[in-house]
Amino acid sequence: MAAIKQITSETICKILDWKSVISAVEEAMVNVSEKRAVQNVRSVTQIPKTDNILFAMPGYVNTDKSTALGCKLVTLFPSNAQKNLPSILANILLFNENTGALEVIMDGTEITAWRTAAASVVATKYIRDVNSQNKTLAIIGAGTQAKIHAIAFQQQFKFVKVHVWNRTHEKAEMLCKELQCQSTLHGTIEEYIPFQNVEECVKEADVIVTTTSATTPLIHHKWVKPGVHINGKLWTKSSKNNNRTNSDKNHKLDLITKLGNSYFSK
Ligand SMILES: NC(=O)C1=CN([C@@H]2O[C@H](COP(=O)(O)OP(=O)(O)OC[C@H]3O[C@@H](n4cnc5c(N)ncnc54)[C@H](OP(=O)(O)O)[C@@H]3O)[C@@H](O)[C@H]2O)C=CC1
Ligand SMILES: O=C(O)C1=NCCCC1
Repeated sequence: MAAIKQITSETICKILDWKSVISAVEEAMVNVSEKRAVQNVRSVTQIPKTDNILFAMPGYVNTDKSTALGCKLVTLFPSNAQKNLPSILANILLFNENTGALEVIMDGTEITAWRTAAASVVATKYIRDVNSQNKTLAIIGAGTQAKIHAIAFQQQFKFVKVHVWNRTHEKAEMLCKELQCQSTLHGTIEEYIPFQNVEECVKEADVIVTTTSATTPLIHHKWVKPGVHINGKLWTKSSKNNNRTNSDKNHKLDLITKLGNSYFSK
């Protein structure tokens, strides 16, 4: 049996770039839609009496370009935040598709973070035209996903304003400062603005990304502009009901849940 190849997070971080990740995620969505990939519903193992979860996410793809059989194993340990560790940690296993032998184990934490933001970028690209001038992005949250969404969206769309609201306001301020510094270094002109109030944060937004672990709604549908596109990062224990917007059945919001296979068929 050949040795199992290990790919560390350092190597992964050197390889990842937004153009490749966004196009790989878009291609993966097309492959799933057009049945060149098998992606079953993930399994969820919750450790009793805790909020800690192990997810198993297997998949198989077979196209002219590549064949791969793999499984991502992800843990969600919310209390890691207090230990200065990411609450989500992941590893990706790749198997030989002829023998089933394990061939590669790679760190999947950074890939998971990038993949999640790239999926929002692809959804936004197809649902909402944000390439015209003067568009505003609102981000709810200031953790891992908030930061990576801001980076991914600016890479792809160039919003002129990015609004950030977070339960702990100081973290929204810190994130805005960091993103503003980076954009100034790159010579771009967008503005990053922390908000104390969620309604103020979202009311001018053309696109909203919710990136919190909140289990109750944070945004009321009456606060947002008609035609707004909302990308919801969805996982908590009560995930079925937590896209963190408060809506009613008569109000049309462009939620990511509207995505159907046809959006990604070429
Ligand atoms: N990281 C990843 O790769 C992925 C994450 N996700 C999902 O995205 C969401 C965010 O994950 P991530 O960014 O990694 O987590 P972080 O721990 O980095 O950030 C969590 C964010 O949620 C906020 N928050 C937590 N509880 C509440 C609450 N009750 N009300 C309001 N805000 C709250 C925190 O605010 P505060 O600063 O005040 O604590 C913080 O802004 C989670 O639902 C996660 O499952 C999904 C796919 C991948
Ligand atoms: O990889 C993903 O997708 C995840 N979704 C929910 C939380 C764990 C990671």
